[in-house]
Amino acid sequence: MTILIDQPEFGVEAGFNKVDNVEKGMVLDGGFTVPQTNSFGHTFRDYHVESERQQGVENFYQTNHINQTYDFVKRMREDYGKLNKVEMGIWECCELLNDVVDESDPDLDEPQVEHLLQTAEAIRKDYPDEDWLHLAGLVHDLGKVLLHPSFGGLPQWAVVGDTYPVGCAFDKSIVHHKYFEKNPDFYNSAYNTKYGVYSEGCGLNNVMMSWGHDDYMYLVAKENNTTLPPAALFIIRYHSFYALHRSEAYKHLMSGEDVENLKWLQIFNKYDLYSKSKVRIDVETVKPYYLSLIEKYFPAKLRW
Ligand SMILES: O[C@H]1[C@H](O)[C@@H](O)[C@H](O)[C@@H](O)[C@H]1O
Ligand SMILES: [Fe+2]
Ligand SMILES: [Fe+2]
Repeated sequence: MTILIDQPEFGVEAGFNKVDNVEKGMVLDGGFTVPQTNSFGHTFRDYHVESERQQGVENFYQTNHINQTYDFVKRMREDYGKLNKVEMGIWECCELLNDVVDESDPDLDEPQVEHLLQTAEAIRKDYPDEDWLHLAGLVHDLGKVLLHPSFGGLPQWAVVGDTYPVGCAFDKSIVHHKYFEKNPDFYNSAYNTKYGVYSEGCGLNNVMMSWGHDDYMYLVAKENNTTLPPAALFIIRYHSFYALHRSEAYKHLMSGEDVENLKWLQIFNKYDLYSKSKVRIDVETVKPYYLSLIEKYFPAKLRW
């Protein structure tokens, strides 16, 4: 049974309210406002502007781009695909993210659990009837638990940041692309052409993505038999693939089904990105609603 709770006012202090939206941003259908600037006063996803986070984020992408190779991804998929690390429920995992801060993100330095709720609640404003999409918002970044010691305490470069295919050429639109020049795959002729090991329209399902929280959470959800629809699984798996959903690179690898799912991902992205703010959601107020969604779409305990 789904418990219905009135939605608490979201984002008023941050200028997310409709009254002053004309200068501050753009209101989408149901009332979620896209702000023009992030909480540091810069435009979202500006990886070059001088800010307190810029250098750390650039260092992050340098290490990420050097180390994400085809072989590395293969090994990680095999190891984490066993799902033999931990047994726990979805909400327990949300709580584990209380102390996790993402070093790749120029727009947010709040604990990740805030971001999960901010995303889900922003979606709920504009799509009140799509409960599966609210839940996709809540769980999309849970894979960041890979940073936790009980998951091997992976380094940030193997968990967060934008993702991209390995096994074919790294597209120029990928953030801080120049650091791929130190990735061994960059010089491997099997992996550095437009198609690499793939073929036209092969489908993203057959493409190896750089390893991180997206692919891991997709695996966890799928292998634990979630009843979330395919579009939700696609969102979880590819939400960090900005080269595709923002820059339209790698379209030649998509199948017809990917094209359909991409429409939902592009809707989702607005809320994932532009809900990042200093305004906190009151966890206790919204918790019963999300617990009821978790119960509807996931088993009580999952293998991670
Ligand atoms: O820095 C962010 C963060 O790690 C997000 O969780 C991820 O989805 C984005 O793609 C990335 O740019
Ligand atoms: Fe993410
Ligand atoms: Fe996110």
